[in-house]
Amino acid sequence: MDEAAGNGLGQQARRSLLQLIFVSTGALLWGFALLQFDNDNTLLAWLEIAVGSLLIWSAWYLRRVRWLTPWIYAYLLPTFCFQIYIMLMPAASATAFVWVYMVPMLAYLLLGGKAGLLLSLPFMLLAVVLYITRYADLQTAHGLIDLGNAVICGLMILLFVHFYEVRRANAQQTLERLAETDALTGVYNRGRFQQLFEQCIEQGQRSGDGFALVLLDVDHFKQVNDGWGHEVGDRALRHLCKVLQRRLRKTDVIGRLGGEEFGLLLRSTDAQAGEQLVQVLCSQLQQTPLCWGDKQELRITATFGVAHWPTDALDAESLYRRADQRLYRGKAYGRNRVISQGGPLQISELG
Ligand SMILES: Nc1nc2c(ncn2[C@@H]2O[C@H](COP(=O)(O)OP(=O)(O)OP(=O)(O)O)[C@@H](O)[C@H]2O)c(=O)[nH]1
Repeated sequence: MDEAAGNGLGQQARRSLLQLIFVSTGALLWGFALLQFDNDNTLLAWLEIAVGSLLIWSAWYLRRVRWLTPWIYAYLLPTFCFQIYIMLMPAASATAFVWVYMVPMLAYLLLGGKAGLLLSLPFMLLAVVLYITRYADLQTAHGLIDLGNAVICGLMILLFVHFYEVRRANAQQTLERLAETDALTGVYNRGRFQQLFEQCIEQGQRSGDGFALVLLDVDHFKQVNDGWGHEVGDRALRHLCKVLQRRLRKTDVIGRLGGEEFGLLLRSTDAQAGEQLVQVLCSQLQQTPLCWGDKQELRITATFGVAHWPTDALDAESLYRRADQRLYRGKAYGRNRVISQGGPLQISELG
């Protein structure tokens, strides 16, 4: 699973950004270390060199890190605390406050909307309190304007970054959904189905959990289109998906493989239970007509080929071929039926 789902940028973009941030912070600390040597702050200078070097080494190491979130927090929390500490230092300049504007930007970019907001808010509020207690002159108009500039600018940055991130995350989710679903029926498209099929095999290899691959094809669909028109044909395909989805579990998968052909992945199922479920699907489809308009009614049926992992085949290609053979044998036997492991076609398949 992608760790970055809903967490700001995608995983690869977050990795590159984090590397860039580590390198630039490391270089900045080296630069400050030189100034500290110049100021005879030798201890602080060596500390900055050590932290800077650690950050640059971490940027290189991040290439192979799988879970970025702990690294992000390990960077953001000390950095934000350090920014607050700088503001507290007696000799600090009032301009040290501007570093607080980096807080929402870094937090939202690296953590996404919700976590970004939760992390930014306390640091920004603390910075405002510190600014008021240390620098603000609430007695004069000039002081109030300074305070207004500092606070309003921070609030606007937080608002814009939040608004942008929420819109960006929604747009990304929509794009991801469009990229993996079939526009007509709303079920997974062929590419996504294939990925999920391969994942089922990988999971099965790890856990030993069996699953059924089902290929189904609507019977005489050309006649539906020719007799009722393509619009009704399209409705019939959507109707078929609804009927199947009504009976399937949340963990099962349905995908449109093309035209009037669909695939199902029935997870955590043995061969017998898989076949029984598909028998139920087949008869429910037959018994549930598509109804529309003024008592218009259309019954469709489909032929199902079922192959079970691991009993029928171990690799994706052979399992798919086995289900496909069964589907087309079902068509040859007269359609509207389920052909599986124990079915009448076993002898011819083996032969
Ligand atoms: N309405 C509609 N029709 C489609 C769509 N995709 C494919 N078709 C039609 O599905 C029909 C498939 O016809 P065939 O491959 O001959 O199969 P069939 O008539 O279902 O016959 P059997 O599969 O042998 O039972 C063709 O008429 C295609 O135009 C679609 O998205 N919408």
